[in-house]
Amino acid sequence: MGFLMDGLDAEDYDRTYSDRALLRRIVSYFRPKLGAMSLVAVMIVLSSTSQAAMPLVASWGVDAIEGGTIATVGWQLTAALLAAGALGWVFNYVRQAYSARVTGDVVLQLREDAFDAVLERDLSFYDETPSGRIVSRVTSDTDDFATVSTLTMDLISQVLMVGFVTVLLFLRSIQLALLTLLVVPVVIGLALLFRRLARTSTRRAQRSLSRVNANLQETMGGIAIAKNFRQEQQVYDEFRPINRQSYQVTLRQGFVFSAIFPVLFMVAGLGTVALVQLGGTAVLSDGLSAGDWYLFLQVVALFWFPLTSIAAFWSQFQQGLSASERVFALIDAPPRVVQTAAEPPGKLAGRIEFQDVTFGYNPANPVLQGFNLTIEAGETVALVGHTGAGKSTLSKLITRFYEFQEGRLLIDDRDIRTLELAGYRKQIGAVPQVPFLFSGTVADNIRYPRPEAGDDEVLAAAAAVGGGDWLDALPHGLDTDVGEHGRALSMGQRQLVALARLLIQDPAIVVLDEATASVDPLTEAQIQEGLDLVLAGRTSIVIAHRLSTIEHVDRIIVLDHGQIVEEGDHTTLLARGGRYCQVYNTYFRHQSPNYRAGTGFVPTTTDPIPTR
Ligand SMILES: Nc1ncnc2c1ncn2[C@@H]1O[C@H](COP(=O)(O)OP(=O)(O)OP(=O)(O)O)[C@@H](O)[C@H]1O
Repeated sequence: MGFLMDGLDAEDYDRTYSDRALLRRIVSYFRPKLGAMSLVAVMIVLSSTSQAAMPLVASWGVDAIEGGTIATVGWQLTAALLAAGALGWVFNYVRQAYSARVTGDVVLQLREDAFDAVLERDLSFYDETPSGRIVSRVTSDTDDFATVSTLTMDLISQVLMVGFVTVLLFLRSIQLALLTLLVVPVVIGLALLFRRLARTSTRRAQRSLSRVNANLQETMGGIAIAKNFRQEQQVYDEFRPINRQSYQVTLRQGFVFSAIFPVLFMVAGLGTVALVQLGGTAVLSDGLSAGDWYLFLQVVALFWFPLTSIAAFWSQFQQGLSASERVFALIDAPPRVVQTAAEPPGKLAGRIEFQDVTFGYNPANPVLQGFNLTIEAGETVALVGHTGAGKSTLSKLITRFYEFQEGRLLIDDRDIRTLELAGYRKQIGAVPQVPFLFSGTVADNIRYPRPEAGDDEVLAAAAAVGGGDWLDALPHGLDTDVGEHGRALSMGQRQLVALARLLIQDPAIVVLDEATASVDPLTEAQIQEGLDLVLAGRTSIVIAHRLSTIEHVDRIIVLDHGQIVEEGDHTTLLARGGRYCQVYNTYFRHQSPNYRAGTGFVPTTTDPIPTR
């Protein structure tokens, strides 16, 4: 059991809704469809009535045969049977068509809401939740919810059928009707028993499927790395137990579900035998007509079908309910980044001030503690430090992707928490190390932050970056298709596109994680030119990886374990021989054009390394 349930725990944001809250929420999705729902309800009543009428008409026929009047009423009864059948078909068709429309519309809305919620989530949400799991909530869980809707309509129709049939039976023979009803509590009891079992096994099956999705998603994302390191076997070995777990859990769910019908039919069969034996003998002695007897047999059969269906539906109903619970949990996941006000930011100058900021991805493990830093408007600052020092963390707080626990972060002397977030983020240009390009053309990607930008603006931005020569190397210039994630472009070209995109955005603050990938000298020069252009006149925070950048910025900030350990410009810091020199020796020295292997160490006061 241990292995079988590994990794099938709920997500952090999962929650359990009471049945009543869940139903109320579901009903709210159906409320706008009241018109179509009413039509469906009328059709359900009509089709159930026509279905229930068939055995009644047939029983009249049997009575007519017994009474010898069949020759005169036969054709009328045949016509009545035909009419009931035909009308039943029409009513049923209209009902199915409209309920398909209602269900489709509701799922459409639910999926849109779920997707909208996914877009709203903070970045921390994506760190904690594998994307495959999110995908399965938006796709298969909403589908399962659709089954609830279809089943509910069927369920109502079945319940009505049972109702009509019971009334008919009571009208013909109270004794028989009461006998038939005796088995109802048994069936309902069994259905309730299955209810709990089905809900648990279904929830597990859904979670195991989303684990498979998450694994697939991650594998596809890192397939190039896996192939590069020849790790296909390891990837397969990781996938296999997850897939097998899903198989086992789904199989178990199948066993639970497939046990329902046979057990119910067995109970129903035994019930019918008892009814025919007991009821039949008792009623015969009272002089029951052949028609009544026929109706009784028909009704017993009709009666069982809806009841067993209701019992079986119950478990599927639970499946849909737990799916809807998961979708609603995704929609309702509380935001971590909380704005206390939504003041329009206006045109930002770009002054940034961290005041005693404490932040940890996990609050128990702070990455920054009582952190202070002021960056003046228009200043270009380079953040350097060993890996894990906290450089990216600073940029994530400025972009307001994460919520800090203590202190204040001021933008133009205003608390970042009071700014209207969308308006604020529009003025922040963030460039990751590997720029992400969406499928489409180079022009589409440059235009991304401002879709209304005209072709001439896009061309001007592209031409301004690196003199625009890079466009000549693209097979169709700005109309070149970038491929999935920009794979059809070289790393350097992707960076140039990202810089042109920044020009179109025209942000007040630029947060740039410089690429570590080396590019050819020509592209390097084009990127440098582009950077000078893009950073000019804006507040810029560069997580620096290139010597040319740190040589030219206004101020270098050396971070270590979330603390500023040194700051100043390149020349002053080098002369000081402190922590910056260590970082310089490790990451930047060999980028110098005069570098020869083994040369260029800058001696530090703490750990002197002789220059050779
Ligand atoms: N999403 C995350 N969840 C949990 N911890 C994180 C997360 N991102 C970073 N950390 C941790 O926070 C610390 C600072 O990381 P950060 O990414 O800011 O370092 P960095 O200086 O940018 O490093 P690098 O140069 O390698 O990118 C590290 O200890 C890291 O493990």
